[in-house]
Amino acid sequence: MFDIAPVSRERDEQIQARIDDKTKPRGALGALEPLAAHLARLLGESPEIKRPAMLVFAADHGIASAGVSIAPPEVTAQMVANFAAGGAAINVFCRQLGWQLEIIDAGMLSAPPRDMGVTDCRLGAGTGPIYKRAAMTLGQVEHGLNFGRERVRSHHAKGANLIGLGEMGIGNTSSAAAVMAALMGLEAKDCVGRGTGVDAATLKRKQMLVEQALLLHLDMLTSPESILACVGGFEIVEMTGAILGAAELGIPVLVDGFIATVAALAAVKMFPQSREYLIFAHRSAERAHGLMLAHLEAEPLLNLDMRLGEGTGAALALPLVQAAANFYREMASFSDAGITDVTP
Ligand SMILES: Cc1cc2ncn([C@H]3O[C@H](COP(=O)(O)O)[C@@H](O)[C@H]3O)c2cc1C
Ligand SMILES: O=C(O)c1cccnc1
Repeated sequence: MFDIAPVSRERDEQIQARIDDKTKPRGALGALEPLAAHLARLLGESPEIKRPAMLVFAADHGIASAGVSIAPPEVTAQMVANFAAGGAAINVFCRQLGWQLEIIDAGMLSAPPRDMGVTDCRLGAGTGPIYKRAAMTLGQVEHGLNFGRERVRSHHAKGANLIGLGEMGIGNTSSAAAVMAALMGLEAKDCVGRGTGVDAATLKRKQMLVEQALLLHLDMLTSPESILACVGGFEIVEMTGAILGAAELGIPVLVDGFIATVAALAAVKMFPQSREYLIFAHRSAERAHGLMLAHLEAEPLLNLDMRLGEGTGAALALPLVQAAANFYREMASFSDAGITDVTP
């Protein structure tokens, strides 16, 4: 369904030679060097980040009514209104750093007012409670993958060549943990964490409910699509579609924290070649994020002890991605600058 080309490694030697010829000791720009090489592979010899687009997908979760978060389900819609008014952390960072921000309703309990400026990609009015029944149907999964892909295509058509992904959905660390457990063959207790910061008793209930969900759907947890249908969330599915859509177009995706990484993991399980289009922005304080990053062999750019979501970690990594592209494009080589070549 998605047509994703593997990234060509043909120019790797040339790319590395160009980086090594820059006026600095070899390797001295650390993690920015492989990042620059990655961007040159994806965006060509003159990589420049253009019209970066941050897509924040919002959805509600049936499991949220079971009290697995510090916040009640209605906070999803309230935060979406806050996004629309420009008052959330993601708004501040997007304004500061030059992201185009789009807020997408992937399936909140009720649709926001039309004049709020939220894009309608609704898959339903919140998912089913995963510990009692499936979150959604396979048809909804397919629909959601297409919605995500379409949002990315629309930004790409306007000139975007980098996508950032974020989410809002009270209860979504429970769904994300269930998806992670199923995709990685882990137990609930390895994947469930404190999310918004729940207390020990709530954490215990959250673990039990996720465990119950995994047991209930055990026979159906056989493919990424079926896992998403059984225990996923509408925003997780649409983020997965956005990643696959970006990979199809050959543009990189900056992945945010725990929930966005679950979507990335689902994308990679569906189409392993999509892995190469992912840039991991930060290491979330959500405990299980590290396990997933290790599984994906990802070394994120930032470690700020953040655990907010909304795309905030991805937003903050943009200047580093720009710096990598810019040094590759603009920095002088030893011969340009008339400096004695110090490469061994
Ligand atoms: C005011 C507020 C703003 C947020 N912005 C992102 N999240 C984050 O918290 C939620 C996931 O955590 P849990 O599974 O514990 O509910 C998601 O909405 C996520 O984006 C927020 C949560 C709250 C309360
Ligand atoms: O890392 C995240 O994305 C995260 C962690 C906790 C709560 N919300 C989001």
